[in-house]
Amino acid sequence: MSGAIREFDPASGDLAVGEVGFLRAFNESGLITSADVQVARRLSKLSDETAADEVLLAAALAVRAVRTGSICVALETIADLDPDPENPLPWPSTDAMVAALRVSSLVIGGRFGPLKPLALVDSDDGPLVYLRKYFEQEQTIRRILDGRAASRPPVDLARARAAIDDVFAPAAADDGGPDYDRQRAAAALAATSWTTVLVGGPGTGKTHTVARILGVLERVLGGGVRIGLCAPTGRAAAQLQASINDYDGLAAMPVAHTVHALLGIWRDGTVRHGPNNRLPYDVVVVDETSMLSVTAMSLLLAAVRDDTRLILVGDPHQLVSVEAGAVLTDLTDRALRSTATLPPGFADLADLGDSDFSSAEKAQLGGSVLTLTWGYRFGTVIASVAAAVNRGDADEVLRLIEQDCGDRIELVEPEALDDVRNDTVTWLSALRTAGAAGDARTAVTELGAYRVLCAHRDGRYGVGWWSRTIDSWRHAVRRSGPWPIGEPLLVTSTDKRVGIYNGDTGVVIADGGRGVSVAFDKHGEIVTLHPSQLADAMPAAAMTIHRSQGSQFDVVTVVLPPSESALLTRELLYTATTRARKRVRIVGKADWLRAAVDRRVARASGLRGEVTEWSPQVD
Ligand SMILES: Nc1ncnc2c1ncn2[C@@H]1O[C@H](COP(=O)(O)OP(=O)(O)OP(=O)(O)O)[C@@H](O)[C@H]1O
Repeated sequence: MSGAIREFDPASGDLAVGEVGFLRAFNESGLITSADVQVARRLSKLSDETAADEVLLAAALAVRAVRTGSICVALETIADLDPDPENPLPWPSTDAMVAALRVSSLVIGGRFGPLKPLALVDSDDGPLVYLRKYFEQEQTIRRILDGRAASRPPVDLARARAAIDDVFAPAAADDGGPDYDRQRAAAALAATSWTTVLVGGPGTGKTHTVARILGVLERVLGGGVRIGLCAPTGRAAAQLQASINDYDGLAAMPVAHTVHALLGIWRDGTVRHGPNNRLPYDVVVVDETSMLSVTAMSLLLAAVRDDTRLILVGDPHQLVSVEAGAVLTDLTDRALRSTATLPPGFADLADLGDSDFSSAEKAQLGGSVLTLTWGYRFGTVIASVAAAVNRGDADEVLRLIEQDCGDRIELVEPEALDDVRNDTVTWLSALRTAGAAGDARTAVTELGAYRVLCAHRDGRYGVGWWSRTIDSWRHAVRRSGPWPIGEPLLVTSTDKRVGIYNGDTGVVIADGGRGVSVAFDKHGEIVTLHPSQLADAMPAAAMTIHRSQGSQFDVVTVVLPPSESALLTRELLYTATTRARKRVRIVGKADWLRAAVDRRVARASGLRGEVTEWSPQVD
């Protein structure tokens, strides 16, 4: 099976010892691992039940679900998981699984009391099975957001209008901006709602808008407003902080933290802020919400006071959390079904006309979700391709690429690497020249000029292969010593003492007569450190698409893996393409591109619709 990339290799010996029955076939196929099987058996033992095969399979699949990023298993579509549909596994029917689960002590509790590690739930997508912990987290999110949506904050509308007019100057007739100002509408929504979900692609002005929303809320809520800013990673928090610092319309400058730091989550898992010790803020902003797991989101919501304005910001089309859940995507999908009316006063404050939002967007607005659509940063062809990727329109993606003739975007065969080589070597030469001259400013500017992005870490289409290939290309650029001058570096662990975060990139430069240092651009300020001050760093000429989230480069080479790769998804292609400010080259075949556009990250969850937990009849 050349070139095929599997999630699990059945030949790897990862088979549960002594498993002879029904689960063995699923384990052998690679769909579930021995660990999944063992957790299922353990749950069965703890529940004092010799569980039916259907129950064990459901439990193992629920464990697998969380391991692969889902919150639950949708029983009606489990056969879609079959790694080899030509030779299908012995799947039990949905009815048989539901019937077995309904009488299982894993679902309804046994004689040892209330331990019920699985939840069986009815939903619009049919029956779902959860590990109970994740069902409870999902229910926490649902309950709190529904509770917050059930009322609207009292607002002095005259004061809110004055604040919005003050912060959002009316657009000049010829400023080249959008016809209708959605950023202003976002401020109107935040002024009139307890929760605002502000979404949009890269460069649509999400953080620019958040700073101004805070300016409006300061004016509406009066002096001494306490603002909590947070993001899932230290690097994203630092970027949020820098954007807020750029805005001079705030009376007090709030400090951005990681979500973990804001909540006071300790290494041992204890959490300082929760339902019994809420966060002390009047406004809480969460940036890069797409990276938040269901666990982190439930902890955060439980810690936010009911009378706190909550603003969730992010891009729901980007790659999702590495842990379980795709909460932001679920919330934006869920809002599409909203029948709630718009907050009183919103239409007036937002100067809303009939055609400013589509009917789907109006439903989302009722559900407190507003999408920014005007791109302030990059070329229209890249934005159009990204939009077609999101719509799942592969024909249009290929048509746009062909029409553009390589001006802004092109697709090149995996073997046709001459141009990639030229671009990469030219970029590394420029880095080396700036680095050798000790010119930190030019070197860090060059760092943002180009990048090779891969889906995989390993294998022919991964960062490892590409890093080695790039090394072989640049003998002309002369690479020497452990810290070659001009080497772009990716930091892989955070060190707050020196202000460097996991995911930051720097470049090695000559440091007078003293050897070398690594230069970083910290929001316009140059910071240089000796390489020994970096706990962990790796070459960054090629990096994973996951790692590139939150960064943009002028020119990007995106290396697609073949269609068989489980990582090849619409979200991956969207995230990679939108890293480019000016030009993007996709290395791969048209079929691979189509496969990416056609495949969405499949993360089962019940959050998109309504759910009811199945409860046993009491006679
Ligand atoms: N209304 C506006 N008028 C002028 N410039 C704007 C406006 N909105 C955003 N910008 C500019 O556009 C650029 C992108 O904005 P911003 O960083 O807020 O976007 P974003 O959606 O947060 O992007 P990303 O998701 O990539 O962080 C910034 O330079 C910002 O100053």
